[in-house]
Amino acid sequence: MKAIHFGAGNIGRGFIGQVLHDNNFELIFIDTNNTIIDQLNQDKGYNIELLDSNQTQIYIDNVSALHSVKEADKVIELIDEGDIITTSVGAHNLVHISPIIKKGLIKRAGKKKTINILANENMINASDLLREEIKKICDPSEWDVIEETAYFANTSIDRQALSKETNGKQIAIVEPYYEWIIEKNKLDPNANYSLKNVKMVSNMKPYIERKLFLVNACHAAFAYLGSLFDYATVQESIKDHRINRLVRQFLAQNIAYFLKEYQMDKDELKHFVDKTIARQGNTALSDDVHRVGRSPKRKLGPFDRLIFPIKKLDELNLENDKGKRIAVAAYCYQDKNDKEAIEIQNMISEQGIIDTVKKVSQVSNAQAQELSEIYYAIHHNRENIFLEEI
Ligand SMILES: NC(=O)c1ccc[n+]([C@@H]2O[C@H](COP(=O)([O-])OP(=O)(O)OC[C@H]3O[C@@H](n4cnc5c(N)ncnc54)[C@H](O)[C@@H]3O)[C@@H](O)[C@H]2O)c1
Ligand SMILES: O=P(O)(O)OC[C@@H](O)[C@@H](O)[C@H](O)[C@H](O)CO
Repeated sequence: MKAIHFGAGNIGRGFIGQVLHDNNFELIFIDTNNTIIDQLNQDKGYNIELLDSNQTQIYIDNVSALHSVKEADKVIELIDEGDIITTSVGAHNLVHISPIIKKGLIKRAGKKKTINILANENMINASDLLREEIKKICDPSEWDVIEETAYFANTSIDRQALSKETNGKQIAIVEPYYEWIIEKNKLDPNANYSLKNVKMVSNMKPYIERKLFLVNACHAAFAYLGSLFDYATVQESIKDHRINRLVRQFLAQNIAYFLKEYQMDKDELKHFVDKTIARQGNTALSDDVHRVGRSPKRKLGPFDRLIFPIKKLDELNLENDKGKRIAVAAYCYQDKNDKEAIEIQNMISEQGIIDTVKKVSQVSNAQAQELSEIYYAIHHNRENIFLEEI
């Protein structure tokens, strides 16, 4: 069985590749990075190092790779023969891979061969987004044939995955913990395989929201507060007791959303948060604040990890002052190598903070006003972020 995976980056090799390999798939990575493509083709496999006490080494074999642009014809052929398509290219790149996936699906649709497509990106319903991007570029007859054969199931994916270079080779380094949750009722009922080491659920919403609004929100908070106080890594940021306390207060406020919306168990959620902070503080990891804080415009979007909880808690009349401080820390975030960070800083200088938050986060006038007051207080003196009241 062949798995076609778009994105041979950290999570693609460090997690999705491992699970598909353990489910007896041959792995073909599709990427645009020549270095990793050449490495995978040369070695026909790759190493994963687990961040456990033994630094366990895992070798993933039966691997090859193709370039999504230079070898487009081969990729289309492969989609025609493949058994599953998965992605981890970054949510903003789904639009770029949709034309080639469309061509491959049209080719195989003639044979009426069904296929599962799982987009694994940190956003709500990434597979639905990929489906929409493909639909947009199809004429109605093309879409009819794709719709008959392609099954787009949403997912939530959780494992801290980084990479390191050893002897000129990229090695995936990952924490032992992982969770891959898949929306089971959208999967192809006639698939000739079942996946082990994944969790199948009928209602994805609570799971992906818990991942984004607790795990990723926590991570983003440590990254943006860390950056505000000149720490280089998330692990250093977590050790600052004032930052740690503020992030815990922030997550305690976010927990209230899950209690109200899904009647989840409070103690289980508290335990989940403790476990998440312990995972993110794992000193075997050295996770750059600029990796975790990357693409702040995406992270400050209306449905993403920082703003969606603020909006929901406001709607429910629940406290969210800590979330607003974290969002403002994200608006203060600077990274000269990150296009989105530069764009946000330019917007703030040219249009002011109120118009910027309205455009980027699509918040109400009252919310924009509140965020701007916090922004000025923090801009005046970053220590103000820790005050009882701003
Ligand atoms: N790293 C993690 O800890 C982690 C955990 C859970 C989810 N995620 C999510 O997984 C996705 C990937 O994250 P990552 O950390 O692996 O990033 P990454 O940058 O390490 O990997 C992304 C890969 O996609 C490739 N790519 C980009 N555009 C492409 C295109 N048009 N065609 C083919 N390949 C393309 C890149 O070259 C790169 O190799 C993101 O959505 C991220 O939010 C990451
Ligand atoms: O990948 P992003 O940019 O959406 O978020 C950065 C990190 O929070 C993320 O990659 C985590 O490491 C991952 O989601 C852990 O499961």
